[in-house]
Amino acid sequence: LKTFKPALIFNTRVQKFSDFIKIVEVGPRDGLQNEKEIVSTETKVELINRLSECNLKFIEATSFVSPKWVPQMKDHEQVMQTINRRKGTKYSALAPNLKGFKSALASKVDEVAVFAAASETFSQKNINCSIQESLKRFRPVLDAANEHNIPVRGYVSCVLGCPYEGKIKPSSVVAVAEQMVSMGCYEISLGDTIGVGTPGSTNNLLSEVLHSISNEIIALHCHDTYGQALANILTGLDKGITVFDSSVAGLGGCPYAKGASGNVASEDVIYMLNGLGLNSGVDLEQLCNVGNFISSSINRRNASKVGQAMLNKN
Ligand SMILES: CC(C)(COP(=O)([O-])OP(=O)([O-])OC[C@H]1O[C@@H](n2cnc3c(N)ncnc32)[C@H](O)[C@@H]1OP(=O)([O-])[O-])[C@@H](O)C(=O)NCCC(=O)NCCSC(=O)C[C@@](C)(O)CC(=O)[O-]
Repeated sequence: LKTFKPALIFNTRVQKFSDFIKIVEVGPRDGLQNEKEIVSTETKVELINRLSECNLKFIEATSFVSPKWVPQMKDHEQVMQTINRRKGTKYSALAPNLKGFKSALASKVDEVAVFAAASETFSQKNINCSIQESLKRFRPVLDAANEHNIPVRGYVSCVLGCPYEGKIKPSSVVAVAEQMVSMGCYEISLGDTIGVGTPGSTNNLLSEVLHSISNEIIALHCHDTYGQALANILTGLDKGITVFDSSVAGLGGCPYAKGASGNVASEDVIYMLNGLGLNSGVDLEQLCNVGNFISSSINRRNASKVGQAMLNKN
């Protein structure tokens, strides 16, 4: 913690990154995958289309996982085939194995993401194999993606805590992240799956990760279970991280991480970035309308503070 100086955030070191801030909107995938009631394909498509209109450049639209494991995502093909693709926006999807990659490719995804964990137990619960087995399974996905010029993102889950194992050592995160980089993942998203991280633990983790991996290819994927997500993102910015995952209206949760709340709300992240003078190019007012649309469509409380404030104001 000796090197952690939050005041740094306001200096020019961060300001110069302003042109490179990348928001990965994960609402349609991470946000909806845990909903008990099946959300109609029509609603999912409308959500993605409306998010595109907010000028979000990266939207994780669905996941090509087993419908036996995550029934909510079983309409992945229809979703990808029905959305309006906005020029300049990339539409990605999770693909845990070659079968998923082939379907994703046939559905014309722009990018795929493979997902490993820093916790053995979570890996078993989430994808039914060990961490090393999962990395072995991703290799043919990366080879096939490379052949088709499809960029592959890599997630590492449970980087700040596991619902089954508790605390996770930063060295376990580094070991998995390094292997994913060497396999060819162009970006590594560090997932605080259960939202237990604080600026202190995020800072410690990033200090270790950034020893061997450049901050240019690290993303933060924060859930907001303990209300620390924005502070953790600010910590990431301070370390030169410029890629953040978020979910409109704070939708979300992982089916294999009981009790974890949604992702940090996209509206809240954009509001904070705007306040720091870091322009992501996203239309905040329109995004708040999308948050209200999806919250009322699936009968869920809008978990974005900014979304609620804008609604009350208007
Ligand atoms: C990985 C598997 C498939 C292994 O599951 P398995 O049961 O070990 O695999 P399998 O190969 O034995 O296949 C079982 C059945 O699924 C089918 N299958 C197999 N693969 C696919 C596929 N791609 N698409 C469609 N179907 C598939 C396969 O054909 C077979 O069907 P059957 O012969 O029984 O009729 C399974 O465990 C799975 O799908 N898990 C996904 C779990 C998931 O999506 N979790 C949530 C996402 S991760 C997350 O949220 C964290 C993250 C990324 O957001 C970051 C963070 O917050 O930390």
